[in-house]
Amino acid sequence: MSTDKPNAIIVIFGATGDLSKRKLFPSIYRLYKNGKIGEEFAVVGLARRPWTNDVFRENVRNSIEQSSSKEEDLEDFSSHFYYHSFDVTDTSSYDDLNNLLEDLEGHYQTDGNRIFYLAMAPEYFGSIANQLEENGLKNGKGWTRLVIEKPFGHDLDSAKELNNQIRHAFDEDQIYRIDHYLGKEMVQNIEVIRFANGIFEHLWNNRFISNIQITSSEKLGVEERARYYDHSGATRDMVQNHMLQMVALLAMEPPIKLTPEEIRSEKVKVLRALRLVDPEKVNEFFVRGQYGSSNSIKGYREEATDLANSTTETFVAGKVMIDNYRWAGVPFYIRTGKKMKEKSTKIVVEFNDIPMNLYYKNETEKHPNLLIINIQPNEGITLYLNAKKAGIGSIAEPIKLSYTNNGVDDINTPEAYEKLLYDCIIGDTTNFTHWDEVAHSWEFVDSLLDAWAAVTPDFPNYPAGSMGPEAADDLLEKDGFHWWPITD
Ligand SMILES: NC(=O)C1=CN([C@@H]2O[C@H](COP(=O)(O)OP(=O)(O)OC[C@H]3O[C@@H](n4cnc5c(N)ncnc54)[C@H](OP(=O)(O)O)[C@@H]3O)[C@@H](O)[C@H]2O)C=CC1
Ligand SMILES: O=C1O[C@H](COP(=O)(O)O)[C@@H](O)[C@H](O)[C@H]1O
Repeated sequence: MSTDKPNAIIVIFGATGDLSKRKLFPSIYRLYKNGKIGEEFAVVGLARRPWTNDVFRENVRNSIEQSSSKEEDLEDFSSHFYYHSFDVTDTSSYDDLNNLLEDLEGHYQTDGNRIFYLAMAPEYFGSIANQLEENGLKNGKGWTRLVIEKPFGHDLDSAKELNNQIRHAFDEDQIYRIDHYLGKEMVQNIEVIRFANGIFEHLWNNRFISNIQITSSEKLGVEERARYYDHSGATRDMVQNHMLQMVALLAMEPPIKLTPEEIRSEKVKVLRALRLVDPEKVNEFFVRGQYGSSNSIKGYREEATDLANSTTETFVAGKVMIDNYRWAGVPFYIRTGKKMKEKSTKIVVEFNDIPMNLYYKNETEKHPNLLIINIQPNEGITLYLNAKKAGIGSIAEPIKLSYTNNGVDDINTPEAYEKLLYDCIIGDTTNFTHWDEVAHSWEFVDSLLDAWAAVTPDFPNYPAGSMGPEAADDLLEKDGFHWWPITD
């Protein structure tokens, strides 16, 4: 019998891990609290440690209490959670899981809908998908969806192999590849700001925009994830997915309809037009860095003993060129790194300055119009215009027109994972990455990593707490630009 709210059993592989604790449980709770899911849902947590339902439920409650103020309905909420101790490499355990799901489906009216969320190390993704298929778990009485965490592969070849494994077991429309940046409010807003305002679209091209800057800087280092991160580095961890997705949203043509297929097809066209990195010119276009110790902050190589000689990059800056009619000649500068000065994700669209501005104080002064999209920590849009400085004379000074999302009641502002989980429950794939996007992004990232592989970098090359190596500033200066500040 169907209920008025979409319901499903959510099976989380890796339910004792960091992502489940910090993001997934609080997001499911917010969906519950905000009435997006009703009472007819269950969550099955899987991992090896021998927890009971009670221990699991206590962990779920603790994780929610750590992420929000004291909540009163946690006992009711956590009673929907069940734990199943399970080694995913033990193929005989999948039968027991199927029995548990069937039991729960007798208890909750979920219409047989199942979400399998793989919040585990990526080496397990392919085999779990196969076991779900071979043991009939994906053939429930309702729909079945597979949510896959990043990283989706280590390079194009391994991504293809993983994709083939998963596609052997699941259809593309059942696969939800998560890129949590696509769940962020202001990342989703890029499309709306661009295409719902008459004033921007005719300026949004190489005749009026001089460059676009995308910065995603973090104050944190690698914390508990050194093993994963050292094998990945900033390029695979942030550029292949989040940064290139933002480039695609900023550069795509207007979709003819707001369907996942139409939006994706516009994004894919941008990713196909990315200029691959020429190994001879890699230093003209990209800068890599690794943080060293500074003012009692440890350097990357001191974070763990096996990082002592690491040549993994914790910072990347680059000039990405899109070789198509709209963007030829416009650099998209991207920059991301760990242990930087601020935690901030921001997009700055710099418009061409007018050729002869009589209102500047002197000839060297320039303040072109800027459109800033603040993604985090504050959400909002700022437009910098020039206006007359108060007083005598006609000198122009930059003024800000700002909109900020601050002040909204926290529980009503959905977090990225909450939105994406909800989209998965209602079957909306718009904000998940299709294989075509993943493949083209890897092709570009592989060209960069291959070019870098020929030379051992001279690391560390930026102090922890800074905005990265000086060479990242030179990248723009030689084009006559500079990074706009990431704080207003
Ligand atoms: N943490 C984060 O902020 C982010 C994580 N991700 C991705 O999410 C995924 C999970 O990351 P994270 O939570 O940090 O990882 P953790 O290492 O914290 O968690 C891994 C989980 O897998 C379980 N596990 C490991 N081996 C097995 C096995 N053989 N059988 C069953 N369970 C097993 C562990 O539990 P046990 O030891 O009890 O078996 C644990 O629950 C990764 O793909 C990561 O790249 C993506 C973005 C951000
Ligand atoms: O995917 C990842 O993203 C986080 C940064 O996410 P944010 O939402 O805090 O900006 C990054 O720390 C992590 O290394 C990476 O895997």
